[in-house]
Amino acid sequence: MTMSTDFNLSTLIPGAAPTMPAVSAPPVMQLENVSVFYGNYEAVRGTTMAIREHQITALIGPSGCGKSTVLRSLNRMNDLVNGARVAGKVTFHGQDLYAADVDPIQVRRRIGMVFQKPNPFPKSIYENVAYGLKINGIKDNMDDRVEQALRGAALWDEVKGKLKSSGLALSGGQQQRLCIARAIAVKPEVILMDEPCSALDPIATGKIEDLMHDLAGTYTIVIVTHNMQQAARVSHHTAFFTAELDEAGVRHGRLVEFNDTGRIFTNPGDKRTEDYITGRFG
Ligand SMILES: Nc1ncnc2c1ncn2[C@@H]1O[C@H](COP(=O)(O)OP(=O)(O)OP(=O)(O)O)[C@@H](O)[C@H]1O
Repeated sequence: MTMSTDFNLSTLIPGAAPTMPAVSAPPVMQLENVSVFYGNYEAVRGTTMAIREHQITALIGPSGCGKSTVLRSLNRMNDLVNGARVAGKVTFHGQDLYAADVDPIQVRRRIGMVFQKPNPFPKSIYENVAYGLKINGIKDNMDDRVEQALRGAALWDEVKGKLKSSGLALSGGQQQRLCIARAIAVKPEVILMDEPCSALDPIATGKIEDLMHDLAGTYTIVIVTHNMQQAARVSHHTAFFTAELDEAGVRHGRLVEFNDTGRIFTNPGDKRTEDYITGRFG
């Protein structure tokens, strides 16, 4: 697939000039006709898209369109939700993530997750990062690994003198960077972020966005965000979902458009995308 590197910055919404031109990169993950059910309810229908290596992909759309549901299907997090079922195919390096011989624990080590609300364990800063390593059987060079993860999450300088203090004593933004450090300590390939800034103030949000830019050199990132300016600022590719009623009046999430972020925010191919990002809908 060709990736555009040139787009018109007169965006459809103020403050949302895309800053991350998409470049050609191989897909790490593919969703092929993926539908997710909760019991009999089909929450998201027929999603087909690719997640490209070392790029940031944003999932946007109105509340309830299935962004978090799709995100959770990418590392089998939906397995932990009672009654949830994934149909279609999700592949990771071409391998079916839902094949019988695939260990979901290993999947979640290689495809990590950061949640909306920072959720450090009630343990020290050091232990928060070391914990994930230990449960993955890694015991050597612990100090070094913890330091590297905290540096990678742009938190080291702020916490290096108080590694034994509780992770819960940090500010919200620091807690979220601690959670990112915890995620990257086990060296995943992909990091899924479910509205990682929605509980943070603009300064803390800016730090996480800068960090995402830095991390994209090493990791593949998929982010769910309600904030369209944020999607435009941080992502290379954007998937716009919406929720539509079927003939029986049941609402299902659907992928409307998936493209380079520059294209989505300057020249979307579908009127529903344009209506959403210009605020006429949603
Ligand atoms: N655990 C669950 N059990 C049953 N239905 C669920 C569950 N989680 C989500 N749903 C339903 O699936 C649909 C999609 O929800 P999801 O949370 O993925 O949407 P979203 O786009 O991420 O929404 P928001 O932006 O409000 O977080 C909604 O109708 C929601 O009510």
